[in-house]
Amino acid sequence: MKYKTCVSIAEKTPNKIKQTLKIALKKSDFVEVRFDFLKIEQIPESLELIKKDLNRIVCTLRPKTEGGKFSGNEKERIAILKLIAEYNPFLLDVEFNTLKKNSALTKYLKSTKTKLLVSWHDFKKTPTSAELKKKIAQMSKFSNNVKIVSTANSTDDATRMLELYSKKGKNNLISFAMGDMGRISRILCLYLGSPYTYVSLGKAVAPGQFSVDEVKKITNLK
Ligand SMILES: O=C1C[C@@](O)(C(=O)O)C[C@@H](O)[C@@H]1O
Repeated sequence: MKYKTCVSIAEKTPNKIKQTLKIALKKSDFVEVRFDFLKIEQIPESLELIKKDLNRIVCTLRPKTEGGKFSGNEKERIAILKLIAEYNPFLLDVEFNTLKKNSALTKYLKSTKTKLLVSWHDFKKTPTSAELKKKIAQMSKFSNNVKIVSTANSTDDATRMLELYSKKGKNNLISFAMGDMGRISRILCLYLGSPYTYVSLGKAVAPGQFSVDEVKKITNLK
């Protein structure tokens, strides 16, 4: 069994993205490009620069309300999400809250057959099991690719995120917890069926992220 990784890239210029992407693709199965770290006007150029690799790229344009850096307004963000969709990436990460609010976007992404990763994050805590299960049921109405990420304040929080794999049904579920207490779940999720785990090239993009080298060392243990 090969356990897969996805390196998160959060660069501030199109050329830096291209350079870092080259290194990341050599080390990792997939790469997540965080377009929200760029200025809006740099995004079209970045897409052109990396288009041949988009079949291994998860594209993310996270708004500030979900812990991201996107500086434009929501109308601009939706327009850029649609532009990214035109490139038909491996996955387009769109927040559950965005899809819920914006049925026109949801319809559009369905009509273009965009491969969606519906995501939800809690940067403070881990909800109860009942709340998490309800959330997944609602999220899976938008896509089979479901990512639910919480913040662990205890080992039990991390365990609750991992328990979700036993009821994942036909979903491709990515469920783990951020933070120091959640680190173990970033590894264990792979053994429970997560299609990949998010890693860095050395500098963590989110609390508790391991580097790609650290994760490879662990998953190569026999
Ligand atoms: O949703 C996630 C997971 C993540 O927050 C992490 O904790 O590794 C990193 C983000 O870039 C990505 O979009």
